[in-house]
Amino acid sequence: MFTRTATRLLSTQSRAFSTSSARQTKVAVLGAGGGIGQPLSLLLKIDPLVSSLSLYDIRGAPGVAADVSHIDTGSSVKGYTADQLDEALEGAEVVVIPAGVPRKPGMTRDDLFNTNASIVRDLAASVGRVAPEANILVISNPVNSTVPIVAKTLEKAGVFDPRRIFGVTTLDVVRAARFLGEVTGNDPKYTVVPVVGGHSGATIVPLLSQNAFGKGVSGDDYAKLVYRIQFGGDEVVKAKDGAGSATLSMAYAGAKFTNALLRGLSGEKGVITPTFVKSGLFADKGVDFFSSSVELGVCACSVRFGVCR
Ligand SMILES: NC(=O)C1=CN([C@@H]2O[C@H](COP(=O)(O)OP(=O)(O)OC[C@H]3O[C@@H](n4cnc5c(N)ncnc54)[C@H](O)[C@@H]3O)[C@@H](O)[C@H]2O)C=CC1
Ligand SMILES: O=C([O-])CC(=O)C(=O)O
Repeated sequence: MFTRTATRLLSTQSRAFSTSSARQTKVAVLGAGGGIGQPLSLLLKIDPLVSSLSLYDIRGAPGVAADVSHIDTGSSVKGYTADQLDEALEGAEVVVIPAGVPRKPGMTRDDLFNTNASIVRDLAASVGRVAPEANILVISNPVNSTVPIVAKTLEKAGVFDPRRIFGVTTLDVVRAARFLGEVTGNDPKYTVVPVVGGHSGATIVPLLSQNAFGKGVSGDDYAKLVYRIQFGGDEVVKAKDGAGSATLSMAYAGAKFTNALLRGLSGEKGVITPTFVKSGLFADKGVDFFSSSVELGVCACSVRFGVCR
C-alpha cells in the first residue's frame, strides 16, 4: 500500500516537473565562483526553465558546480576552469556576466571601470565568437559603461544585436518595491515601481508616481525614499565594511531577470521589466543607452528572441 502510494506520488511529481515549462534553455554564468555568481547559480539551478547550467570562472567554478549539481532539480550542471571558456559557452542561449571586482567603501562604481572594462570586453568577445546568438545579461559594474563596452565588442565582431544585450538593473527595481513597501506599510508585491535611467546614483530614477501607493509619498519622505533607492548600493557596501557589495540581493535580482527573459523566450506574452539597453528613446539627446520598461520575448521579426521593439 505504502509502495503503491509512494510510486503514484513520485510519478505525479515527475510528470508535473517535465511539463512545467514549454521550452528549456542552456544558461551560462561567467563569474560563477564569486559573491554573486554562487547564489545566482543556486537560484538558476532551481529555475525549471533552465535545462542546463554552465558555470565558468577563472577560479572555483568546478567546485560550485559540484555543490549545486546535488540539488534535486532536473537541470544538468557543469563547471569550467579558466582555460575552458569556449566549452562553457558552447550552445548557450543566455549568458549572465557577474565577473569582475566589486566596490569597497569610499569607491564609486566608476572606480571599477579600469579593471572590469577589460574583463567584460574579453568575455563578450568570446560570446560573440562562440555563441553569437546568445542573450547577454551584464551585471558587472559600472553597468552604465560595461553594457556599451559589450555592445561595441560585438559590433566589432559583426554580431551586435541590440535586442539581445541587457544591463541588469533589476536590483534597483527590487529595492524600490521593498523600500516603498516599508514607507507605506504595504507588501512589496503591491509597491512595484518602474526604475529607469541607469544604474548609478542620480541616474537611477524610480517612477514612484506610477504606483498607487507611491503617488501618495511626498515632501521629505519622498526625497528620502528616492535617495535610498538611488544609493541602496552604498548602504550595503558600508555595512559589509570592505568585504564587497550586494551579492545575495543581487543574485535574487539576477535570477529574477533571467527568469523573466526565459519566460519571454518560452512564448509568454506581456513580460515587461526595466533593463538597461541600447535605446532610441533619447538618441536625439546623445543618450544611446537607457534603462526603461521593455517587453521580453520572441520577436515576430528576423531575430528569434530578446527585446521585442
Ligand atoms: N548590476 C548590479 O545591480 C550589481 C552589480 N554588481 C557588480 O557585480 C560584479 C561582481 O560582484 P561580486 O560577485 O560581489 O564580486 P566577487 O569578487 O565576489 O566575484 C567576482 C568573480 O568574478 C571572477 N572573475 C574575475 N575575472 C574574471 C574573468 N575574466 N572571467 C570569469 N570570471 C572572472 C572572480 O574570480 C570572482 O569569482 C561587480 O562588478 C559588482 O560591482 C554588484 C551588485 C549589483
Ligand atoms: O553598489 C555597488 O557597488 C553594487 C551595486 O551596483 C548595487 O548594489 O546596486
